This record gives sequence, C-alpha cells and structure tokens, in this order.
Amino acid sequence: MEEPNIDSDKYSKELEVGVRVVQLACCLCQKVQKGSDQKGSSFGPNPDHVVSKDDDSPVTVADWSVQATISWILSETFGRENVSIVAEEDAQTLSDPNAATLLGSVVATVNETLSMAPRFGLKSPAAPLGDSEVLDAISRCNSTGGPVGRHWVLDPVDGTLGFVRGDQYAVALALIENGRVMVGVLGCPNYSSKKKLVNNSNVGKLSSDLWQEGCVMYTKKGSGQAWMQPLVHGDGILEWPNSASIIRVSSIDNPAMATFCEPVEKANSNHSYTAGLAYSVGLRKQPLRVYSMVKYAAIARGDAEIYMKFAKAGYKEKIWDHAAGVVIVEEAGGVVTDAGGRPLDFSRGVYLEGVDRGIVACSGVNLHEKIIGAVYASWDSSHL
Ligand SMILES: Nc1ncnc2c1ncn2[C@@H]1O[C@H](COP(=O)(O)O)[C@@H](OP(=O)(O)O)[C@H]1O
Ligand SMILES: [Mg+2]
Repeated sequence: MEEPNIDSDKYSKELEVGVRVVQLACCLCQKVQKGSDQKGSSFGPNPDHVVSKDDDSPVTVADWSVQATISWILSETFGRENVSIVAEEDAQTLSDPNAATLLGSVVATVNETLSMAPRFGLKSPAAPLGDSEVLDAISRCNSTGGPVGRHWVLDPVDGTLGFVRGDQYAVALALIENGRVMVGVLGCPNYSSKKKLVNNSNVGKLSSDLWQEGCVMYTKKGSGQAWMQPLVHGDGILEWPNSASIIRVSSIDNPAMATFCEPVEKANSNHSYTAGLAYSVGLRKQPLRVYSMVKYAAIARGDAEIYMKFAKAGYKEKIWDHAAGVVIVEEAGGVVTDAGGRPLDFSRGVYLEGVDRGIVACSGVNLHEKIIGAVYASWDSSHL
C-alpha cells in the first residue's frame, strides 16, 4: 500500500483534543486508583466495583467512566454525527437494574471528572450528566471500524489487571482514517516521564515514588516524531502547545545489550517460546514483564528495544490493544509487524485480522530482522 501524503496541519485538532482528553482520563484513573486517599470524594476503590467479564478479565468503574468521559468530550467537540468510536466496553452490565450502585459510582465519577475538564482546555456539561446520558455515551462507542472513514479507537483502561494491582496500565486513544492509524495518544499514569523501567524490580506498586508522575505520549502519522509530556497533577492546567519532549527509540542494536518486554501474564503470551527466541538471537538480559501498552511506550522512548507477544493459537488481537502504541513506536523510529514480518492491518474491523503467529515491535530493523528470522527458524519445533 502506498503511504498517503499527510499535510502537517491535518489531524492537529484531533491530536490536541486527544492529548487533552487522555490527560483528563489519566487524572480520573489516578483518582479511582488512589481513592482511599481521597476521603469525602465519590471516587474510590471498592472491591465490589471490579467486575468479571465473560472472558474472566476484570472491568472497573474506571474503565466505564473513562469510556463515557472520552465519548462525551469527542462528541461535544467534533459533533455527535461525525464521531465513530470503536471501544472495549459496553453498557450491558451497567444497565442491569441490579447494578444501580455500580452505575451510580460511574455517573458520579464521570461528573466529577467532567467538572475538571476546563483545566484541561475542554468543555464541561452545563448540568451534570444523568444515568441515561452516561449509559448512552458508553454504548455509542459500538462502532466496528473498518476500511472506510474516520474511527476513534479507545481502550479506556488497557491492562486492567495492572490497574487493579496498582501497577502499570494505559489509556489508549487512536484515530484511524481509511484503515490507517493517523493519530496515537497513550496515557501511562504509573510510568514516570523521568525514570526508566530499569528492571523487573522497578515495575512496582503505586506506593513507589518512581511512578508518581506519569506521562502521556503522542504522535501524528508521517510526522517522523513522537512526543511525551508529564501528567497534569493537582490543580495544574494543561497548556497547549506545551513543553513536551521528543522521544526516540533506543540506538542499541547489539542483542547482548538489548532488553525485551512481554506481558506479565503467561496466559497472554507464551513466555517459554519468547525465552527460546531470546536465547537464539543472543538476548542476555532478563525479560521486562510489564502490563498493558506501556510496553510500546517503553520501546518508543528507548527504555527497551524489543516487545514480543505470542498469544495462544486462536486468540484474536483487538485493534484498541495496539493502534496507539504501534503508531507511536513507528514515528519514534521503531518497526512493528506481525511475527511473519508483515504490517498490522487496522482496516478490517474490531480485530487485527490475519496476524501471523504474534506481534514484534523493535527499536530498529537489525533487531527486528533477527527476531523474525528466529521465529521462522524455530516455529516448527515450538509448542504453541
Ligand atoms: N488470552 C489472551 N491472550 C492474549 N491477550 C489477551 C488475552 N486475554 C486478554 N488479552 C489482552 O491483553 C491485554 C493486556 O495486555 P498485557 O497482557 O500485555 O498486559 C488485555 O487488555 P485489557 O486489560 O484492556 O482487557 C486484553 O485485551
Ligand atoms: Mg486492552
């Protein structure tokens, strides 16, 4: 496919609004996660508010609240009729009459968040949203994307398990136009804009000072650049354009010096297969196991060189788990493909159809070629 010509002003407003609303959403998530410190607030962790979905993965007040908030802001900003959103959550559980308390928490969290929107350069509603408006904002994110038109792609809380455990998670928003990811914004509330993910012992809990700051990374397709800004905290105001720094992938291309990341959960990626690949290409460091798209963030800003994910045969990757991270890594100088070396295809609906075996993101072509070569060499003897 030929690369489209992208004029530099195109998508500027989408990028700006995307960054503003992801900053706001990160603030929401931090308040929910640290809720025990926010006495008297409607935010707060409540074990009853972590619900198991049909696939046994968790969903929380934060997931629904972020989705409702971002959906409402995008509709207000660009006009409801112009906004198509493909997002992870639906409103079914919340609409159940038995879920009134849960819905009450989501509505309170959304309203408390939207009341802060002006600090982020966004509009607040004239009056607090009611239950039906919040449910409507969540349920209209039911687009299935596809090859034609503009679609926002949202994972409100990616790595919900990391979120529930006080560990790494991300708010991921992307804009796809005609099947290509044109804008990516990745909010990483527990990934400090200053400190590196040095080793596993640093992939720690919220109590660690290391994570307090958080960051948001973003890019526009074809800009050849990706940026990072710290999260807005306390009563801070989000300025735009602001003092974001340019991020760049690592220049290390010697496997012996390189670090690879992968999912924490064995169920999400085959750790023994990646250990074999790592050994065969000469990677010597321990893998960095990190929840969520923070793995893409780590590659984009040079904290690690390789991200590999080999899900069980039959698992279909969703576009919201990759879109924002892929475009940020690419514009920061990296390469992302499936394990057969082909680009990921965001044009075929909710799923990344046709992914060959797994996903490989690298800081540069040398390491990438080595990993893809090792996959070809080892596949027959693997036990996926
Ligand atoms: N069986 C499976 N195999 C691979 N990935 C899975 C999976 N079940 C869930 N996932 C995806 O893996 C994401 C978490 O990524 P990671 O394992 O890298 O932290 C989940 O995102 P959510 O937490 O948003 O549901 C989910 O989309
Ligand atoms: Mg996800």
